[in-house]
Amino acid sequence: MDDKWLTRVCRSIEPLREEAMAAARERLDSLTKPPGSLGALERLAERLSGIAGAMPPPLGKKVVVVMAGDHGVCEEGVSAFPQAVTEQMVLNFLRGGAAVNVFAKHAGADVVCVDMGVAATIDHPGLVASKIAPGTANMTKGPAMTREQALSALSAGVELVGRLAGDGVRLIAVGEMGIGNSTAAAAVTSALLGVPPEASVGRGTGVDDAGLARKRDAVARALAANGLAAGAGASGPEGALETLAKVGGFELAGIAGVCLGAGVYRVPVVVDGYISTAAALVASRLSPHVASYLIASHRSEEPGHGVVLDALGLEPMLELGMRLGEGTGAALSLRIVEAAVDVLGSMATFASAGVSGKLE
Ligand SMILES: O=C(O)c1ccc[n+]([C@@H]2O[C@H](COP(=O)([O-])O)[C@@H](O)[C@H]2O)c1
Ligand SMILES: Cc1cc2nc[nH]c2cc1C
Repeated sequence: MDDKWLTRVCRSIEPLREEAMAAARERLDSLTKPPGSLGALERLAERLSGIAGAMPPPLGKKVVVVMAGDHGVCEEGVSAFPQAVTEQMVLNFLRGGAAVNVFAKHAGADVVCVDMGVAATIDHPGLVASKIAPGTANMTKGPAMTREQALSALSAGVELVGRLAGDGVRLIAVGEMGIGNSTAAAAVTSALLGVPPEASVGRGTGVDDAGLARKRDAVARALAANGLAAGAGASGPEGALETLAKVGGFELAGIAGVCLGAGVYRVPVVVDGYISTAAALVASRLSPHVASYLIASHRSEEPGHGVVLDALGLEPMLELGMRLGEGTGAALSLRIVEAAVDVLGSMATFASAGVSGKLE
């Protein structure tokens, strides 16, 4: 994997198809409802048509992709839980016992769990093995990963979407698991958006006030150690790749790859909470049209999530006070996305139902 591969992938991502979006707009205005009365669902139906280049867009198989990885920055005491929980939760996903399994089942979606860099050897036939390395290095002391590792992880994400699309998957929810990764997400957010750690760092799994102070300090030190001082606002595709490698994580890079894959294979990707959305921000900096292929599921309790959603121009559908990750918010949103598509295909028009249109 090299930079040329990434440039080629990023350049291949086209804008949404205008013609299908115009057809969706026309259709939405002909349906038996006051124009615009389905709010965000109408904007979503329009965008989904533009992504697929078809009106109505096809409904098909859906999956929840959960990318897992470990973080060297855990040495700095930044999480309320031990690193071993990453591996333990991966096993829980594979056995079907986690919240994401419950929500995916409600949505009629399969869970695809990917080992992007868990610091343990997990031998399980249901696990997608894409381990780049057993955990990142401690970003407060230097780069979390090499540029080559970041490129390999991005490539694994793009390729996964290609395989899923080839299997008939038409809608992907993406989430993550990785103790310590809310610190990585905060560092990525601060580096790319130029916001101070006070705005990007939250309590993650639930650290106390002392833990919160350690996290802020770890993010400040990671940015300094990697020449990414908050406020510098690392810019452009090169800045995004550098930021991902220096202060990101293997599962964040895999998710950024899934977001690029959304654009390459024209499959909508529903992003989950703070960590997934920070990864989506990296992807959108790598390739300018990526954000239009992404759907924001919910607004997490992590304060930095809103900052990143705003930067991406994405409007979350749910606000449930959740801060679990795993893809739980994204899984819960899949039925809403399908309902938005179904409006285009299944609602009666004013003409077909004999309902009077608006008074002029
Ligand atoms: O999705 C979110 O917004 C979110 C917010 C806080 C925590 N998490 C989850 O908790 C883990 C990261 O928290 P931490 O405290 O270990 O950095 C990771 O496994 C995430 O899935 C997820
Ligand atoms: C138990 C547990 C489950 C999780 N799922 C996502 N992040 C998590 C963190 C913990 C600690």
